[in-house]
Amino acid sequence: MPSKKALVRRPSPRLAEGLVTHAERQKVDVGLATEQWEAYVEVLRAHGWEICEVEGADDCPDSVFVEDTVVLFRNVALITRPGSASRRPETAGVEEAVAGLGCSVNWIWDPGTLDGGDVLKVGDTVYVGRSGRTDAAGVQQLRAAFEPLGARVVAVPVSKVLHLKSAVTALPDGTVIGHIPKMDRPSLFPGFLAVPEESGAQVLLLGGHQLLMAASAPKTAELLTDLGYEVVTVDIGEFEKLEGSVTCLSVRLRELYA
Ligand SMILES: NC(=O)NCCC[C@H](N)C(=O)O
Repeated sequence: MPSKKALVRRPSPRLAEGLVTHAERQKVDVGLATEQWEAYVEVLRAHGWEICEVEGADDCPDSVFVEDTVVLFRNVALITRPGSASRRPETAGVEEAVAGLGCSVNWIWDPGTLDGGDVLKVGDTVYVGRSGRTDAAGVQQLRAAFEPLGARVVAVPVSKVLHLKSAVTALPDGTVIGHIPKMDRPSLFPGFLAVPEESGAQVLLLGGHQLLMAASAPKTAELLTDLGYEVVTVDIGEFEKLEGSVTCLSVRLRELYA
């Protein structure tokens, strides 16, 4: 049986000090953020995901954005080397967690950098953003890790947002969705659908035709509902202030055979 596990990591008490790159810094309420995170985790659990909580990293303000620390392809967990040095201490706990779940572990090495938020899988195609956080060596190392496993790796320039998945994700049928004003090259994606809101570009696949989206993108939720999807929304406003989204708060492990 394929797995349905989701890695998450509780917000650090220092969350409000998290990095902000493309947005104006706003005050973050850590108590409210923790409530929003708990509600997010509850949605995953309610949709059949077994929650695997990585031990908290209280000294790392951005550690809740667990997606950036590891990329899964089949049963291989590629531990990243985040582009921001302040986030590198986050990976040790994640490595321990995925090894404990039975993943084969591989690593992005110095001098390469790669953030998991730059990696979008659509079937066996792996799009990787060449962004402010992921460099050319990181892209090369990702290719070397996943192409032998059958991945087709496509590099995508990203200059207007933090990560590739800040502007582009994919629906269950493989249609890539994105917010064009935030994309460098929409033409790189076949079967592309434009969405009207920036945070509408981020959908997390809950399974079947169910999608998790941020409450901040009601027009896109309406568009996707009209296409026959069941959309569940969560308020993740405190994380959005730090350029986070629904995708970056978890890592789903779907190809572990226990
Ligand atoms: N994958 C993601 O979208 N990660 C969001 C990371 C936000 C965090 N404040 C950062 O700048 O690294």
